Amino acid sequence: MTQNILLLPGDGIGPEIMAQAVRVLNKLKTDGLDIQWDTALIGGCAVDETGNPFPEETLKKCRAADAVLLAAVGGPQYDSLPREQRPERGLLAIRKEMQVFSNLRPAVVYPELVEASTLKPEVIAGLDIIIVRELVGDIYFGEPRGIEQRVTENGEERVGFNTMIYNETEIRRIAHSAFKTAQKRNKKLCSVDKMNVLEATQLWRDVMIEVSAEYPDVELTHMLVDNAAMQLVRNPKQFDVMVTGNMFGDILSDAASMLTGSIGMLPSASLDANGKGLYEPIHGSAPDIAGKNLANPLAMILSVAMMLRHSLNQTEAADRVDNAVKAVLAKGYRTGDIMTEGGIKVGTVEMGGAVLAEM
Ligand SMILES: NC(=O)c1ccc[n+]([C@@H]2O[C@H](COP(=O)([O-])OP(=O)(O)OC[C@H]3O[C@@H](n4cnc5c(N)ncnc54)[C@H](O)[C@@H]3O)[C@@H](O)[C@H]2O)c1
Ligand SMILES: CC(C)[C@H](C(=O)O)[C@@H](O)C(=O)O
Ligand SMILES: [Mg+2]
Repeated sequence: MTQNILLLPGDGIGPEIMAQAVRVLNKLKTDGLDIQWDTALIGGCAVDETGNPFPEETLKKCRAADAVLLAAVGGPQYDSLPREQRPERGLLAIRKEMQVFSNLRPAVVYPELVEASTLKPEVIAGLDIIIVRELVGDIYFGEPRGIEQRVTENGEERVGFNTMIYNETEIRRIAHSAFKTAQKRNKKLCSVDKMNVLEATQLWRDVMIEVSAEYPDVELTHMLVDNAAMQLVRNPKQFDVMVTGNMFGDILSDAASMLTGSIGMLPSASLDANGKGLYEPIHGSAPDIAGKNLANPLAMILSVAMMLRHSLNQTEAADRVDNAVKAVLAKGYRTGDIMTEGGIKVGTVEMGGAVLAEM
């Protein structure tokens, strides 16, 4: 049966990198993969057209699709909009609507890019870790939230507030997802929290320990988030799978991306309880380089591979895409963000073409 993919190019470099992903999809389809795709609006471009960063029509198309591929949203031109119209709200809404609570963010160092990282080669060579980030809870969604005029001790002033909140069910389901991920790898899971200060994350730790009883083959350790940020830079190879909440996961995964050479290298899969997923690079719309053919499309293309693997059950096609990316890096093609000595400098379109040529 034909599998349906929904493409959401979004803003900034989004359409540029999505165009390269579409070339890859086209190649797979021409070679016999039974897929088709449709496109819809999300983020700033959706606000421009409809006033809503996640229009009803996009939601409908999401529900009809077998998998959703998203590039990036946001940009400075939207920063003064009311919060409910911000492009990022569209991203949060699609994640919540799809209930894709388990966000897998693998950080893998390709041998050819060891020199592209700002860290010492011996610290990062051979690195292969995965951050499992809870994606539809935490302070991102907690109520109450807002900015209010309040009478405070010093008189009336504005108060900004958000609520960090997790219930047991939410922690338990991401715990299972993380333990299962660890079982398929080196069976080491590090749960990251801030239980020394935050009650919400004390519950996180308690539930992680409870769930660990069901996975005796996995070694569970715990780390406070500030130490985890430091250890990721000091000695990242001590980790295999890390599991953490929405906000800590956001921050730690950007840090982890730089171990690989560039944020332009990190794909992600966000999965619901049934394996349906939303796939996106972890980076944003990169307004500083948008429209200049400078963006690295590899995180986007690797997200296509994750989609083929996790939601469409097309292991062979996924391997084909992953191997093409490896071959391109081995041949020395580099966008500016992953430049290494002797590398062949290419733009977004040329990098997409190089991947195609290897498929
Ligand atoms: N998933 C998403 O859609 C997503 C993720 C993060 C940020 N954002 C949004 O993107 C906008 C810009 O945010 P930001 O600047 O903090 O983060 P960003 O990830 O867009 O960019 C950070 C830096 O990394 C560079 N970079 C990012 N992706 C790159 C790529 N593929 N190739 C080469 N360089 C790349 C950028 O040029 C920039 O210097 C904001 O509106 C933010 O809300 C969206
Ligand atoms: C744009 C923003 C809402 C988003 C997040 O914080 O989840 C982004 O930073 C990410 O990492 O996907
Ligand atoms: Mg982020």
